[in-house]
Amino acid sequence: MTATDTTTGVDADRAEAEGSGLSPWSALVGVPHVDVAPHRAPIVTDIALPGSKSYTNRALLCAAMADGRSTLTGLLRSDDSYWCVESLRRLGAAVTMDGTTAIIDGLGRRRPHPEARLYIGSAGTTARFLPGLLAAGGPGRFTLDASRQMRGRPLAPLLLALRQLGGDITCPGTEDAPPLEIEGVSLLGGPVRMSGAVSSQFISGVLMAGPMALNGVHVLITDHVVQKDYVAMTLDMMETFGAIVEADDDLAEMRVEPGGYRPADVALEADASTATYFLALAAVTGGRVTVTNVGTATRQPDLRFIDILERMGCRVTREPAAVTVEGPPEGRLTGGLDVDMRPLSDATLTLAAIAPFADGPVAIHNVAHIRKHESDRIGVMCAALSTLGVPVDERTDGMTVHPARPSHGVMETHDDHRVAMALAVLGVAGAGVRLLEPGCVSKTCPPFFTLLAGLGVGVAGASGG
Ligand SMILES: O=C(O)C1=C[C@@H](OP(=O)(O)O)[C@@H](O)[C@H](O)C1
Ligand SMILES: C=C(OP(=O)(O)O)C(=O)O
Repeated sequence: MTATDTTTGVDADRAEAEGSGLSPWSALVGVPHVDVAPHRAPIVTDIALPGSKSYTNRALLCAAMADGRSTLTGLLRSDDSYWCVESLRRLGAAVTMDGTTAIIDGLGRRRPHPEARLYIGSAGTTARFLPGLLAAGGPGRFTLDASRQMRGRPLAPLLLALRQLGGDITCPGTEDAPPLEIEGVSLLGGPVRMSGAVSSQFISGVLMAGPMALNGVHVLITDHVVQKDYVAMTLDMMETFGAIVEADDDLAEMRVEPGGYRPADVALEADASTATYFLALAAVTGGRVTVTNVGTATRQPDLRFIDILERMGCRVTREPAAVTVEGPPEGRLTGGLDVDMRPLSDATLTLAAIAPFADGPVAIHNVAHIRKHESDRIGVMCAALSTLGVPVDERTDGMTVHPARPSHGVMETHDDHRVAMALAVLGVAGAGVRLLEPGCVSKTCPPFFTLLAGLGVGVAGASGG
């Protein structure tokens, strides 16, 4: 099975006017709810999943900043990548899409539309990566706006760092929030000290600006970086596009030389965070799921969710470009686990969703920062579990989920794709679930419910314009 659904999406102008993250690449537009039925039979499948959001947006941005033509294959077609492509087009880059292949004629330092007004929807990646590139790259005065949700997410540490490097970035509305006004060629670069405690994306955003900055950048981390692997992914992608980078082993100090980006042809792997939902389905149904287009060769931290599934009694087969999880008979998972989810925080909700089906408590630690993701993910998931009759202890930095048989529930999704996808998994293993406003899955996986139905799971109400 492949995952290249055609979707009808929403009108881009309307989405922007409404401050929505949805896009012409959204699925389930106007669909008020979907019903996911419980599924007792083992789910057994080989599945190829949509491309990585993180690699897609990094590659699109680097390609647009390169002087020349790049070809990206295996691109993710989702809301986050739509708005990234659209922003680059408004800037003047030619992006030709054919399915999941993009041909990009990069701009280098040229800015054919020096007063471009850009809209990046709800994408944390583009919100944190594009400002530095605009400030360091070619001449112009650009406006960058975002969805209502993204306007409320943290940006201040990034803006502080970019301003320290010379960036002329102002916020005509709310302080340190989009819309941003960015003066091109203001960011000269040099040394900067940064905290990584709230988001790794701030570090990635400064690093990506480095090759465009006159002096490059020299980043010194003052504390720790949440989800450090994403910084390594940034450096990797930058190198793929010809940047010269240097980093110590623990990514506490990093240097990027000036010199711009070169075009590249890149094959993108599947999204490991999306894979967690499908691997979790194997775990809770006592089935077997092979994800055929991402494996242990990846740098995406969420692939390590398989290590947790293994601790919970699953059998895992690891290959460089594929991974297989076999659940224990009848999905009887082993509990009594303490898990530090900081390095792979996007998989937190997947773990919370399968935790009730374990034979002992599952304690999740060190993810306070996910309260500032698309929703307050700790608060929202704890409330959802309680509504479904699952005992849960909420802490500032995580939660402990206790064994239970969840009831059926009608659940809000809070405009958070991971809340929707995780609760769908819980519904399959439990008593089913009605998910309100399910179109939010389009942020990273528009065909999610089609894929679920393709596995034999009962999904009703998912057809819609
Ligand atoms: O750089 C990236 O591609 C990402 C970094 C992480 O964000 P934070 O470091 O803000 O937690 C992760 O949660 C997000 O989904 C993708
Ligand atoms: C935190 C996430 O997204 P973003 O890239 O918007 O930060 C996510 O996908 O879980």
